[in-house]
Amino acid sequence: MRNKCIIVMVGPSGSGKTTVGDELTRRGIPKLVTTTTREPRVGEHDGIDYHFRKMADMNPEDFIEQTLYNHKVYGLTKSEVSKALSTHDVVHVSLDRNGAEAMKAFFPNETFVVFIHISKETMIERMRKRGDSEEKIVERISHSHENNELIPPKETDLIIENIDVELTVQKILSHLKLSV
Ligand SMILES: Nc1nc2c(ncn2[C@@H]2O[C@H](COP(=O)(O)OP(=O)(O)O)[C@@H](O)[C@H]2O)c(=O)[nH]1
Ligand SMILES: Nc1ncnc2c1ncn2[C@@H]1O[C@H](COP(=O)(O)OP(=O)(O)O)[C@@H](O)[C@H]1O
Repeated sequence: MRNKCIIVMVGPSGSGKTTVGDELTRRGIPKLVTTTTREPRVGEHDGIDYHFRKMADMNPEDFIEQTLYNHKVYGLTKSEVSKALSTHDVVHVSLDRNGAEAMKAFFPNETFVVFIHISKETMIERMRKRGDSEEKIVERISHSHENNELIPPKETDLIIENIDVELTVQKILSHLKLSV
């Protein structure tokens, strides 16, 4: 086991990153809350799901990395990481592949990248289940093709097909030799 570990989950929209992350949080592994200029979805709350901010409030100096995803800015602040790692040895966060690359560069010893694999059919099915509009689904599918989201980034440490959430969580924890 490493001293400190940042579990970075990467995968296309609807693959289950949020669901798996919520389960890790339930077991005491806190989530790094990232910041975005996108609008909250129904049921999402500021400070819990994301820090929802206006573009003018995104100061690049505050961030470890920023990415543009579907015309919206997303980023992880330095303070979010230092705050969480000062009280916990293991934390998790969901990022796109640019984020995984940035985290491996910034925290090479701490970052553990998990690629959540999913078929296009399952992806569509799960986004429908989540309540995404057909328009948003089409937009996200084409985005995932254009951005190679269905292929693991080169920084990947572990690939998991998220068929069962509990099994996915178990695989991550056992790989890191964690029992929580
Ligand atoms: N690089 C980076 N990616 C992020 C950040 N926050 C969220 N993401 C990723 O941005 C993408 C879009 O997130 P979201 O709008 O919540 O849609 P989702 O893919 O359906 O969960 C997902 O791949 C997230 O993991 C961040 O701070 N940095
Ligand atoms: N293993 C699974 N089996 C069935 N449904 C799942 C599974 N994992 C996630 N889901 C469902 O799929 C939808 C998309 O999952 P979500 O965690 O929001 O994905 P992401 O954060 O990767 O976009 C949600 O409705 C969620 O409840």
